[in-house]
Amino acid sequence: MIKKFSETPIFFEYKIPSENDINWLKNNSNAINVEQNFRIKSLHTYKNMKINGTQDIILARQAVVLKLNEALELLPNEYTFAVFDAFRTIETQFALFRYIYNQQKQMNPSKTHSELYDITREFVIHPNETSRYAIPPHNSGGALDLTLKHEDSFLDMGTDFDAVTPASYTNFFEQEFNENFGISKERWLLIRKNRRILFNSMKYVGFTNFQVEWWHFDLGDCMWAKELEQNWYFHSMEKSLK
Ligand SMILES: C[C@@H](N)C(=O)N[C@H](C)C(=O)O
Ligand SMILES: [Zn+2]
Repeated sequence: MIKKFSETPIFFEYKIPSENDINWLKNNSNAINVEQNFRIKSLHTYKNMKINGTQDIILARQAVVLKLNEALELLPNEYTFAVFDAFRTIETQFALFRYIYNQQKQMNPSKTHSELYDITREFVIHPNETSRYAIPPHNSGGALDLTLKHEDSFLDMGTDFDAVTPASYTNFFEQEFNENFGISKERWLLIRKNRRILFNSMKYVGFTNFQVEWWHFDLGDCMWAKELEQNWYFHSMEKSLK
């Protein structure tokens, strides 16, 4: 499978879930720890960054974790998933929006509030913008931010997690090699291959990807539904945790 995944370009076209798939999602909606398997590790990224409202355990819907395990089983044993983040409280979602807005403000001091807001909103969902997403995907427990490791090394995905740049667009390295980007052709093709492995393994088991972030995947939430033009099923998971 890994050869097939690495050779298949990134296409944002997905199989529409069947009624059975939907019933299965609904029947596996309880909150569980993503670390159900020694091949899935939480990085606790936002807790380490001291973003407000983070939790000690990285949770997600059971369906998400089961599908993540399925994706992993399609890959050789030396591959593991490193999860940056999954379920997120609304407090963290607000804090993250503020964090990235402030980071962009520092990097672009001449930009107006509205320009900075638009840059930020491309990469982070504002919890008050319910006309875009009724429930922020991570708050529903249906979203995952993750990358792949091979043995002890992170695969080269071309950008850092949460890098606010077009190079984070999932299919950025599908375009022809461009030497003005400042990396070798060899590295360009390696990044392309690594992103394909992550994207195609997740897509194969039913996840959709947020097209501007190579690391973000959804199942059963508003973002998944928008991508598939279907209904969404996972409401806020926060209420059920209180
Ligand atoms: C901030 C980034 N890691 C992320 O999760 N972005 C998506 C779009 C979100 O905010 O839900
Ligand atoms: Zn995300």
